[in-house]
Amino acid sequence: MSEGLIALGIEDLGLNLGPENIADLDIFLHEMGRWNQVHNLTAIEGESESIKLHLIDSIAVLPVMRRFLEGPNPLIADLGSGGGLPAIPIAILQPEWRLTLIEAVRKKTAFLQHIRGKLKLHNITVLSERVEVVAVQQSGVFDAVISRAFTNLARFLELSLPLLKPNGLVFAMKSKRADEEMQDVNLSQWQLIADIPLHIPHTTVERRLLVLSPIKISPTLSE
Ligand SMILES: C[S@@+](CC[C@H](N)C(=O)[O-])C[C@H]1O[C@@H](n2cnc3c(N)ncnc32)[C@H](O)[C@@H]1O
Repeated sequence: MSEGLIALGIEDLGLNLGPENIADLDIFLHEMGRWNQVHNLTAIEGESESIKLHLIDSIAVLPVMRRFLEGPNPLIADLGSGGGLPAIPIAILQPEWRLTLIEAVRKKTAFLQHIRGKLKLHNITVLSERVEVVAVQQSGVFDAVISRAFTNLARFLELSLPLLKPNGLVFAMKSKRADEEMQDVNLSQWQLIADIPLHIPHTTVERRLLVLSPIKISPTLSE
């Protein structure tokens, strides 16, 4: 299957992938296809080409994340991980980053735990919880939050805020509807740091990665 990923242009993303990386991504795809048949894990339908494109979509964000994340071992939450996109491919390619996958549906987290064991991904933690619950339990601990196909931008930001450290970053994977969704964002609370078009090899799909950060509210002098 590696030839398939290579043919789809995975090497054009400029990530310098080694053969072990591609082999692990292949295992992930293979297991997702296998579990999907039995457990109906994702809405991604049978065609393996389409599953591969979803994977490439997920790792196209990496060069931007590398540019913005400081520190050697950032802690990143993936909200509504589903079958593991984008967190699993990111965890495979960035073993020094720590990822927490938050997913409410148990059969999906069972799959994520299976992948964790199969690929020995010691840098991921899988939480079978609603994001709203984790936000209370793990408030202010994450360097960054990411999601793909989770919810609209304003709701994603609302759910991310309690999870983030004060200087934390939100990476929002969006398509051309991003401008529309930005109109609902409270710009007194959030700063748009970057809006970066992503190139998905051999496709014309439009993808953008928005990078946002909460605006610090400075303490006001008491009157
Ligand atoms: C459309 S799927 C996207 C899955 C994956 N991110 C992807 O790109 O393939 C959205 C996922 O978010 C999960 N989800 C929705 N609301 C949630 C919440 N409040 N807390 C945790 N998971 C949630 C759903 O169970 C579902 O698996």
